[in-house]
This record gives sequence, C-alpha cells and structure tokens, in this order.
Amino acid sequence: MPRLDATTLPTLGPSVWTPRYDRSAVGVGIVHLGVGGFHRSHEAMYVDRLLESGQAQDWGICGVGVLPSDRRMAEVMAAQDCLYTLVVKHADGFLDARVVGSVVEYLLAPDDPEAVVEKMAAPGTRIVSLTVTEGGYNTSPDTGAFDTAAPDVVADLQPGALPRTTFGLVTEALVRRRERGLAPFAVVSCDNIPGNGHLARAAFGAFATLRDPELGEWVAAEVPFPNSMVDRITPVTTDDDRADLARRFGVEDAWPVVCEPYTQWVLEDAFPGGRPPLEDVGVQLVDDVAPYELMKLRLLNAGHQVLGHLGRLAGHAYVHEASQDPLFREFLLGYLDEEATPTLPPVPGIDLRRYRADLVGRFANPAVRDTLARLCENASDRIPQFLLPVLRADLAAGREIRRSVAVLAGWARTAEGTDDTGRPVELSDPRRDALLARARDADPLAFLRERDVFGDLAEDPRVAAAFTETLTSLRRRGTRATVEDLVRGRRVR
Ligand SMILES: NC(=O)c1ccc[n+]([C@@H]2O[C@H](COP(=O)([O-])OP(=O)(O)OC[C@H]3O[C@@H](n4cnc5c(N)ncnc54)[C@H](O)[C@@H]3O)[C@@H](O)[C@H]2O)c1
Ligand SMILES: O=P(O)(O)OC[C@@H](O)[C@@H](O)[C@H](O)[C@H](O)CO
Repeated sequence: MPRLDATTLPTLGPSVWTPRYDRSAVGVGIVHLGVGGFHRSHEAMYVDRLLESGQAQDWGICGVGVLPSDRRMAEVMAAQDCLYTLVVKHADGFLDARVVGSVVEYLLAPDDPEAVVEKMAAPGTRIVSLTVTEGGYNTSPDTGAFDTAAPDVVADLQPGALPRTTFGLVTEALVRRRERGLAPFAVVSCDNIPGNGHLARAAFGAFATLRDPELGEWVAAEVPFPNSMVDRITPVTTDDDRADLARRFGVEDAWPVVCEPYTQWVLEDAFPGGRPPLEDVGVQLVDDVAPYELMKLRLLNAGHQVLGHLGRLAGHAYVHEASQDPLFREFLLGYLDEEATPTLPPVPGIDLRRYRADLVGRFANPAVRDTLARLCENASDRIPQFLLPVLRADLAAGREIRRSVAVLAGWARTAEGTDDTGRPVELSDPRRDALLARARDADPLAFLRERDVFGDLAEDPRVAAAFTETLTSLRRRGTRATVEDLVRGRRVR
C-alpha cells in the first residue's frame, strides 16, 4: 500500500474523500503555531472546506512546530507533502475519512527560526493562529502574570538572539512588518482558555514591552487578538487508528487525526486585515465570544476534569467508560446542573439543557476512545482555567461546591501514586515534582496549598473542610463509596 503523499493521492479508493482543488495554486494566508491533533481536526478542516468550495485560495496554512519535540510532525509533514487523513468517528462505529489539503507548508522553528519569522512577516500572511496548550502562554495560573524569568523568554530577549519561543518568533515578525510598512497580522489563540484573545494580548504585549516599552504599547494597541471558542474532541492518534485507516480505507498515513463528529468555532469578528469567509463553512462570527466560551470551558472542559481524576481512581481508562457508568454519569450531571450552570450567563441562541444533554452523549461516544489519562495531563494548567473559576464563583455566591472540591481531592489522591485497585497512576504535569511532594506531606491540606495553582483556596474554611473530608474518605473508603455519598447528598464520612 503506497504511503499518502501528493503523487499517491489520485490512487486512493472512492471510500476516502480527497481534495478536488489544486493545492499548488493555494497561497499561504495563515501561519499556525502548534500543529497537533486539534489544529488538524478543526481550523485546518474549516479552511479545507472553504478551499473545496472554491473559496479562500489565498488562505492556505503554513504549519509551524515551535518545540524540538515537533520534529516527528515535521518529518511526517515532509514525507506526506503536508497531507493527512481526518477520520471522524460516529457513535455507531461508522467512520468518515477525508484527506485534508489546506496545510500547504510546514516549518520547524528550531531548525530555521529565520524562515518562520519571514513567513509570518510576508505580506500574504494576515493571520497567525495558535494551539500551543494552556501552558503555552507563559503565565502564572494563579495571577495570570507573564513569567518574565522563564529561561527561554530571557534568552529570546538577548540582543541578536535567534528566537525560540512563540513570543520571540511572533514579536520579531511583527517588528519586521512594522519596519516594512505592513499592517500587523491578527493573532488568533485557539487554546481553551477563558478570554484566550485577552490573555494572548497580555502575554505578547508583556514580551514586547520587555523588548522595548514603545513596541509593547504598539502591540497592545495595533495588533488584533480576537477571542475564540473552539470545540471538537480530538484524542491522541493511536497505532490502532493507523491500522484501521489502512485496513478499512487503504490509506497508509503515518499520522492521521481522529475526532468526534461534533465541531464548533465561535470567533470574535475582529480582523481589520481581512479573514477567510469562515461563516460559509459553519464558523459563528460574533461580537462577544465570552458567554459561549464560559459555557464550553465550564461544562465541557471542566466536565472532563470531573470525570477524569475520579474516574481514573475508580479504575476507568476511557471517557466513554466513565460517562456510561451510572454513578459517574450522575455525579457529572450533578456538577453540570448544580455547580457549573448557575455560574453561566445566558448564551445567545443556546438552550443550556439541550447543550448539557448533548455533551453527555458526546462523552459517551464509544468510538472516540478518548482516554482519561489525556484529560488529566497538565492538570495544573487546566484546572485553574476550567474548574477553579466555577468553584470561586459558587463560593462567592454561597452555592454548592462539594463536587468541584471532590475533583481537587481526587487529583490529590492520584498524586499519591495508585488507583483504588492498587495500580500505579502516572501524573504527567509540568509541576509534577512539587505536587508529588505535597501529596506525601502529612498535612491533609498540603496539596491545596500549592499557591501557584490554587491561590488562597486552602484558606477558605468551606473548601478546606470539604477537601479534607473527601480526601480522607477517598483514602479510607475508596472512590465509589465517596462519590456515592456525594451523589446521594449525604455527608462524606
Ligand atoms: N484535543 C482537543 O480535543 C482540543 C479541543 C479543543 C481545543 N484544544 C486546544 O488545543 C491545544 C492543543 O491540543 P492538541 O490536541 O492539538 O495537542 P497536541 O499535543 O496534539 O499538540 C500540541 C501542540 O502544542 C505545541 N506546544 C505545547 N507547548 C508549547 C509551547 N510552550 N510553545 C509552543 N508550542 C507548544 C506542541 O509542540 C504541539 O505542536 C489544547 O491544549 C487545547 O487548548 C484541544
Ligand atoms: O485540550 P485541553 O488541554 O484544553 O483540555 C482537555 C480536554 O478537555 C479538551 O481537549 C477537550 O477534548 C476539547 O476542548 C473538546 O473541544
């Protein structure tokens, strides 16, 4: 079976959709930093739809890997002429496969930062988009302040340094555009962060200010940073996914992407330099993204955290297993109805009850095979963005907090190293060492005292009492008995 590339594309069987447009005529209008699974299932898919409909010929994508760990992606992109297969997994087992052609170029920044800067500085580039994870904005989860002491940032600020961070690369490109009299591009964060555009403006503005205060003012005033809400569950590609694609569709693809059928992109319409007609392919262009984003982060992403830590402790491996387990399903619904939803403003055009019901159905899709381990990775970046805003809003309003706090206790319990069956549970987190040390401390509140993650939550008597009770119960009686008490509204013993 031939490997997917531009020459083998015409030989693929009729069961796979392939681009009918001429990729060689597509110019780059978007440079995307952080080409992982999600960019390829989402933004690149929308641009591919546009190109397929005969539009947006000058809005092709140049992908960029910022980190050395993106080398594997660079190799696959080079070998496959930037083509890859997007496999949509329906709950009944039906698979839909499409080769996406909208990424027309790929650059690995550590190999050639100058080429990346020049690509962003090129007149045709009008959007630089990002999926560099919640941790990629170099800000403290507690205070939101830009970390000026991060070694890579310090290195990027040395005069004449070859940029290696997102901030160094993007800022150098903006400086060159300004010198050349070109309008700045819009920077579009597609990461799951409340006010992702605002956060990006603050982070890039802070970096530019460190380089030159006047430049910082110019970035904050002149560069558009539209906010966005993005949604499509995209698990990590597995060897089984690759083998299935070869067996069922006759495509040999070294790095396909798999995802659920659902997709949503709500985008603030703030593109003075122009944008592709994304509304023609289902993107919602709005004036204010905030209500959509709060809904998604507090229901879906925080809901993932709710299932993830406690589900893992109880021995579940997959999201669909935990959400099909009646006990965890009820616990999740209780969190959504009683703790998350009361914190949300009305969302234009959306019935929240319907949204919640659909969400539980999406989580239960057995074909997606999203792992709880993926959701629990980097929790110290995710929990402060997704779950703590809910907990803080409920605390301030004097509402129910027990389920949110139980998730924190579940996370603390996993940091002790094993699940309820005694199997090891790995903590994959940038703050792993600090969290493991706290989990070994005799003080039951030690974990919650990690200020960089939780701020001053341990000092709140309601939180402290609920956390201590739940953690003690998880240790003594196990996860199911503890969750059962929470679901039944009983005091956790
Ligand atoms: N996977 C999903 O279901 C999903 C859905 C919606 C939104 N997202 C958003 O997309 C992000 C990426 O998800 P993914 O599934 O593509 O992950 P992934 O692991 O497949 O890709 C992550 C990419 O980010 C890059 N990256 C990480 N840290 C970085 C840093 N400090 N600087 C520069 N680049 C960095 C990596 O090198 C990689 O290219 C998520 O963190 C989330 O904010 C993901
Ligand atoms: O990818 P993250 O870090 O934002 O969060 C983990 C999951 O909750 C997330 O990937 C969801 O699957 C996604 O946000 C669905 O759109």
